[in-house]
Amino acid sequence: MDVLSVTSEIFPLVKTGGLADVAGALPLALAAHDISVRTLVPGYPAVTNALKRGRVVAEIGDLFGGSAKLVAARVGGLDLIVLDAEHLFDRPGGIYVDDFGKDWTDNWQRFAALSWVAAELAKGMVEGYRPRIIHAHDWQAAMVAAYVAFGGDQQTRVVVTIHNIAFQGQFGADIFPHLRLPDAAFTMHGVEYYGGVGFLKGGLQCAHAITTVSPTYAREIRTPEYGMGLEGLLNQRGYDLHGILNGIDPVAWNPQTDPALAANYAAANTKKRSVNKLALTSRFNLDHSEGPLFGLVSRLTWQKGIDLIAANIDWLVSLGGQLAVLGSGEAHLEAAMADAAVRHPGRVGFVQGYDEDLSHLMQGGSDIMLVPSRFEPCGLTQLYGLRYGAVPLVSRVGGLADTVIDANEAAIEAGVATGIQFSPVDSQTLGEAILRAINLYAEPETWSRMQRKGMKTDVSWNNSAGKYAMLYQNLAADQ
Ligand SMILES: Nc1ncnc2c1ncn2[C@@H]1O[C@H](COP(=O)(O)OP(=O)(O)O[C@H]2O[C@H](CO)[C@@H](O)[C@H](O)[C@H]2O)[C@@H](O)[C@H]1O
Repeated sequence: MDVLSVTSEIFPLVKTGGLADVAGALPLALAAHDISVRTLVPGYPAVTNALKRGRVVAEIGDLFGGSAKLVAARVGGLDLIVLDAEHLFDRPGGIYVDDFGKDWTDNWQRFAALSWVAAELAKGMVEGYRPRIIHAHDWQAAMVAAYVAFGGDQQTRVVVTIHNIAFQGQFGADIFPHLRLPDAAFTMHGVEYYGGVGFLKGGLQCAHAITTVSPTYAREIRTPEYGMGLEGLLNQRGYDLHGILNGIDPVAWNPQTDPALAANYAAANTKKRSVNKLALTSRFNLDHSEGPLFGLVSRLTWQKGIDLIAANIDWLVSLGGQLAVLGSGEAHLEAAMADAAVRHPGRVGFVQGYDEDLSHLMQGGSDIMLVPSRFEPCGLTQLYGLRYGAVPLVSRVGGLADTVIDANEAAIEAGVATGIQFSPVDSQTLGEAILRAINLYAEPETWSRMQRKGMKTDVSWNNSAGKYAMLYQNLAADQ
């Protein structure tokens, strides 16, 4: 079965977060289920520069204000269709924001164009290729469902996946006439949202199936607390909403072979992790210490609960812990981390920025991976933590609740604990969890049992890829 995946980022070519990891790993996992995936992705410089042998498969005279080409290429086992449109994607700066961190003002046009092209592919824009299932990721691709519903091929079935409902792609009504949609689409049954245009809203309204990236988040987003205004729509569409847990790329994230580590290891020889810890402490200018090293690899935002960590740093250090932080994001949170590093030399280190290799070393060398998110659709850093023996300390929300087994007394006794969970998500409860983690770390046998249990947890795509395959098959059977 042919599936067209549509995404605004994909590992290893272009990544700002977890969406790229999923978009890059899922097609490879689906191959084992006889699903052949091609991925439509924007031709940002990082993408077009990586193409060695591309083949132009279609030319588009006017794509929202300029000409464009579709280039088919194979990169790292992924079949790509690159939307090469200079006026939309060939520019320096970030993929969503300019050098000052401001959203590109034509984002609506860039991602409407991406979505429109996907719907045209399903209508046969490229000879010999006609995907019946389109899998659209997040608001940047969600409008595919609207383009299919209002003027697309009616045999096409569209799945929209919500990776984070906080990002909705909302624009003014003035863009509507430029979207190439009929007037009928500007209603509550289409893309209209509180008088403007909602890309994610339109996608969720028109999709044949909706997925999100964990069962708990699928339940949470049906409530006002987590639904960010879309809970009513999601409740109406509850029957078509599925929570399918993310997996991880088992090749890119394997402590036995990972080239970014100072020492490779398996569950049977976790002692070698100390070599990575040493490399990490030296990179972060931290002292040698017998206490646990907490690691944080994250966007520094309110969602990720970074302010709760900031409020607990003095406490963590007073208990004998150390902290290494890799991330960038909101200015006041970056400042809080930089300030903590100055106040606690040798105990707290902060590397501001984005560094893929260092993020791997953090997983291989930290004792504890901190993920105290206020909401977390799935979360990948705790999955990497499990695989690498960096015991996750997580808030009990979304995918974090679904993937970590809390080390309460009964779970320790039964030998099933894989991490530490806390709830409610506030700084005092996080402080208590930090104390609990430090006390557990002081019991080497319990700790190493928990570490090994985590490393043996199945965090692969095996199970979840099968669920996506079944969803596609059910939708295809329904045509
Ligand atoms: N400074 C840095 N340097 C290097 N690497 C860094 C980094 N900061 C973050 N990363 C990496 O970016 C990714 C983050 O993925 P997450 O899934 O944890 O969150 P994100 O909010 O981006 O994803 C959203 O989509 C994913 C995918 O569905 C959901 O799991 C998640 O809950 C949802 O919020 C990880 O691969 C992490 O290692």
